[in-house]
Amino acid sequence: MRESKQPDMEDLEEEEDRMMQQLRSKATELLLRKEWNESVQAYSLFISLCHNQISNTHNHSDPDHLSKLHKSLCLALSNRAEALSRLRHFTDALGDCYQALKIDSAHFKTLLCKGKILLNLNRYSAALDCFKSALLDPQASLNSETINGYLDKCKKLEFLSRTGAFDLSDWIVNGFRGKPPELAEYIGTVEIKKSEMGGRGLFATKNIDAGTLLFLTKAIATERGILPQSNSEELGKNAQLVMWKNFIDKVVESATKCHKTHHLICRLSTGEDEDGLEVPDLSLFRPETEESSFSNEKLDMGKILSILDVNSLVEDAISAKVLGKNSDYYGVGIWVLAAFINHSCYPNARRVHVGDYVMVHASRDIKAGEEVTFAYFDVLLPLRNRREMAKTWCFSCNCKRCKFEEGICGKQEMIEIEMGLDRGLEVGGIVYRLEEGMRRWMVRGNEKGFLRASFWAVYSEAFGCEKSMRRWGRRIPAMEAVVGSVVEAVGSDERVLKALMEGLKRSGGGGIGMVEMERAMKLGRGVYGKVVKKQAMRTLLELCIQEQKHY
Ligand SMILES: C[S@@+](CC[C@H](N)C(=O)[O-])C[C@H]1O[C@@H](n2cnc3c(N)ncnc32)[C@H](O)[C@@H]1O
Repeated sequence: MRESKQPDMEDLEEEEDRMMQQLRSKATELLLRKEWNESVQAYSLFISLCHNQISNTHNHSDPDHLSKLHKSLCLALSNRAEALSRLRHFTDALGDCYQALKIDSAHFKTLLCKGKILLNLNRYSAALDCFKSALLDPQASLNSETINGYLDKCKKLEFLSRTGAFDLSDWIVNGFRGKPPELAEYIGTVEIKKSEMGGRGLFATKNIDAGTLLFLTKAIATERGILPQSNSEELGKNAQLVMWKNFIDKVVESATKCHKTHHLICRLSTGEDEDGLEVPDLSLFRPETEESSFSNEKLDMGKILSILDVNSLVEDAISAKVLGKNSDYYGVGIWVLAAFINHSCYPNARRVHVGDYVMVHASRDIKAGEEVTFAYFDVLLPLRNRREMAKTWCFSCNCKRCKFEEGICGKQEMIEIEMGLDRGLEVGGIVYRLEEGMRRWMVRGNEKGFLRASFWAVYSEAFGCEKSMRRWGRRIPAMEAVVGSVVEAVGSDERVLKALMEGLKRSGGGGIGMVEMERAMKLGRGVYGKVVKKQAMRTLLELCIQEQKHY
């Protein structure tokens, strides 16, 4: 039987209850006013008072007091999770959801909140389970449209993430108008292993055709801006510095707010002792990996800066294509899985940027076990230029192509060809000398493509020059043959595709025949990936010709 209580004890209880009630109303008001930080603070105080009361409640006059406290705690945790998720503190928000669901495993509001957080963390199937459970609640009937919307979104993203069946066709054909298509995290047949080039690298686990998507991932952080067009170098540098600072702030914020992001950033190279770095398991990068599997290692500012220096990518790099509205912007970002890809002057992959996502696809066929590489800098240049570029990246490239060209570039004839280039000799003549040289040095197969790629600028100028073609056309290989060997050697490239399209148009009197179009499409798949159907690929090929850039 309940002991009778002193009246002053009951007053104290009443006073405590009143205070809790006030605090809860205040927190709710802040939440409704979208003052997320303040609301988190108020709920935190309320939650700790709840915990205190739960552990100290023994003889409360209300027999339902304890169960009421648990109910209030559950709702407060749920509301704090909502506020935390709006502040993008996903790990903490998820922690609150777990606690709330421990109290009431079917708590409607928490299930919705948890589902939305998991969706933000790209954990599509776990989010789907939450929305499915929420739908069973009687309250769901009032929100069924919203919940069904989330369910459809989760199902779609889960399917895309499992199959990699992305299709950008409609968006491209509609001139990139409207929102880009919904994209999801996807990892194809690749793995991370030790690389002969240095540290770790990404490798194909199966034979992969040109154009096949290798993976698709969202940036941890990006920063974009329109750089000043004025002649002042100072202005441009300042604008870049501001962007870089904003970018660093965003990376730090993401790492602070999400344990997984923090953990993934810690796996990246700082540029030191790369061969001693651990090889992370690919499961780390999969969207379904639970937040709780990640520890919080030390990540100071010095380490972050080195990591960003080594691993950040710019969107308008030579081996990348930006689709959609980012095109006018200078953009920098960090995409973790892409940061495991080493450079090669004999690359087999390219990237396409859509919003904050990057899609990496094979730019030529890749054999099982072969390392996946893309070009950090322009590889349609002679060895000496590439060496200079590699220096700015603080490594010296020892890929197959560089090794082969080192053996060739000491030849007297090669030195003369390069001198001729510097002196501005006629391009057709230089191409002729180079082709003759290759015949005499018995350069075969891919190696021919390597050298032609090194002197691509000369070849493309010669093919585009009527005078040169009249004089040398019969003595040098056809443009299609050169394009074929360059693409086989260094993968598809937009400039090579452009030259092919222009050449085909010229020889076809302004139009391109069916067979030739098929060839161009194949090359296009290596440049843009197989994420587009025929009509959309035609649109991209047309855009490629119109592109004003000259290389
Ligand atoms: C974005 S990371 C690539 C992944 C890196 N290997 C790792 O283990 O994390 C860039 C760094 O990889 C190394 N690297 C990339 N390509 C290379 C190459 N062709 N030759 C030598 N080192 C290379 C350089 O140290 C470079 O700073």
